[in-house]
Amino acid sequence: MSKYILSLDQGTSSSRAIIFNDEGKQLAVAQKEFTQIYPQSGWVEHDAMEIWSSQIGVATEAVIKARISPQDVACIGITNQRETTIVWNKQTGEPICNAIVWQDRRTASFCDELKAAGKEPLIKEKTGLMVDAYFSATKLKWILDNVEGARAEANAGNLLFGTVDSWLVWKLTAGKVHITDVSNASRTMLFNIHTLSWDDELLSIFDIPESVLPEVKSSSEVYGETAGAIFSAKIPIAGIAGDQQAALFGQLCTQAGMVKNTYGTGCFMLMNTGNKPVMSKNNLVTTVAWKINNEVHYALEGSIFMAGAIVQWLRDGLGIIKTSSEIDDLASACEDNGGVVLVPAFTGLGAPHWNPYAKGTIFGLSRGTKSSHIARAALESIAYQTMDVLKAMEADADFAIKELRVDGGATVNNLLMQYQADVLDTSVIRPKAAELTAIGAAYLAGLAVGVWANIEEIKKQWEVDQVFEPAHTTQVQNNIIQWKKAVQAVNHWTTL
Ligand SMILES: Nc1ncnc2c1ncn2[C@@H]1O[C@H](COP(=O)(O)OP(=O)(O)O)[C@@H](O)[C@H]1O
Ligand SMILES: O=P(O)(O)OC[C@H](O)CO
Repeated sequence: MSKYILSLDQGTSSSRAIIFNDEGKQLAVAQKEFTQIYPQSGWVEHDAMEIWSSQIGVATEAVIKARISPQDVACIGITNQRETTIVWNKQTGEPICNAIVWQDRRTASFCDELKAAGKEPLIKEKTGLMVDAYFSATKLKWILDNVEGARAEANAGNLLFGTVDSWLVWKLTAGKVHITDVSNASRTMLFNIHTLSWDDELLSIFDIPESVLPEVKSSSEVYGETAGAIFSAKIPIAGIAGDQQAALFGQLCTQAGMVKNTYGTGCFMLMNTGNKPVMSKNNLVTTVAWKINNEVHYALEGSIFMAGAIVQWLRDGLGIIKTSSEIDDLASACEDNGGVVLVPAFTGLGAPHWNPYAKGTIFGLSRGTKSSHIARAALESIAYQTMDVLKAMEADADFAIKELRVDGGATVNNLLMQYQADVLDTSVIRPKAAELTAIGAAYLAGLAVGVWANIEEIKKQWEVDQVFEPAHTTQVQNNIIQWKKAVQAVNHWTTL
């Protein structure tokens, strides 16, 4: 049995491929950014062919960089930007239009109509999702209604729909296999997370013909093998999960109550809730985490729009730092925030506040305020937003967490990680492995083909980089009170 796994991590801004060995060690990585297309305000598209060409390009490069041959690769795992919607012609394999990306808001008004028509409770009950343009269903409907001839072609059975995982599998197998996994299906808003199947009533609400839909599979099984022309070997494609669910698995949050937070541009926090979906009363999303060997795990998810992006704003907008890493020194130059509180609602507030009209605001400025106080307040705001989502999760799950596992670009910041622990009054654990999303997909694939016998075997590979123990001081408690007041004020401002 070969011991190398090729993980394809197809993200929003770049395609990456990573080779792991059976010890979970990264041997080679290749990455390529691709074009972001903004045809109109609020619209975001990708060229599905460029997604494919960049992904297959980096896959080949990673194999070469690792100094192995395709014959040495035991399996492929796929993880991907979720919800992004692709429709292609079954015969030609050509996408009929650009992919509509998860960030695209063109269907927001249709979502408002659905809500006004009272459809949200039913949709939420079945899918675990709030009605929002974020998810695939309204994007797919938009394509069928707006691309010339699309609906007729779909009704004639000539079109296929897929999220990015489906598209990659279809291309890798040269059009033989049209599938998705449960975690990606659960982000479409067409999938019933209780019955784990496409839902007729939802298909009817969104006017989607069943013939376009991929078959829904588990997250860890052999779906097919790469077609002869792709690599010089037929490699089994054996694991799929949406990127945030893959990171949850990569963090080995495999038991109910375990939580990970990924600190990238924004933050995505997921709590494993075990074999039953927990329906949120606090504006979180309920999603399928994965299905392995007929066992399904669900998760609660909360997303924060501005996390590392605040650091980018300090760099590119305010110009008070030249590189992201300079924030460490600037924020450490003062002892505390000097009374400054920053609410980073630059694009509204995400979970659990969901206020699309909120605006970014800085409170507590005085003649003594320095750029270091602003930098510190910016970092602290990431920690408070995470706290708000986590408290909502704990309330929904009726459970207090013991530790938070963290990953993503902003976790290099020790000041932020320590403050996160202080604010949560919980240990924050940063693992050694950096690529948790890619490794999650590699684990799912490797489990299916026997690289690892079971999850227990994988757990032995878990290595901690640093644990940040909490110091929940009176100062921190006062800061939290100030933050809550600031969020209230921001929400109030939007009503004035
Ligand atoms: N030292 C740092 N402190 C805080 N944030 C940082 C630091 N270095 C990088 N970042 C932030 O991390 C983010 C990039 O993380 P990454 O996981 O690559 O994000 P994404 O996957 O969303 O592109 C950027 O928003 C950047 O500002
Ligand atoms: O590609 P990322 O890392 O920005 O993740 C995107 C998410 O999957 C969207 O739901």
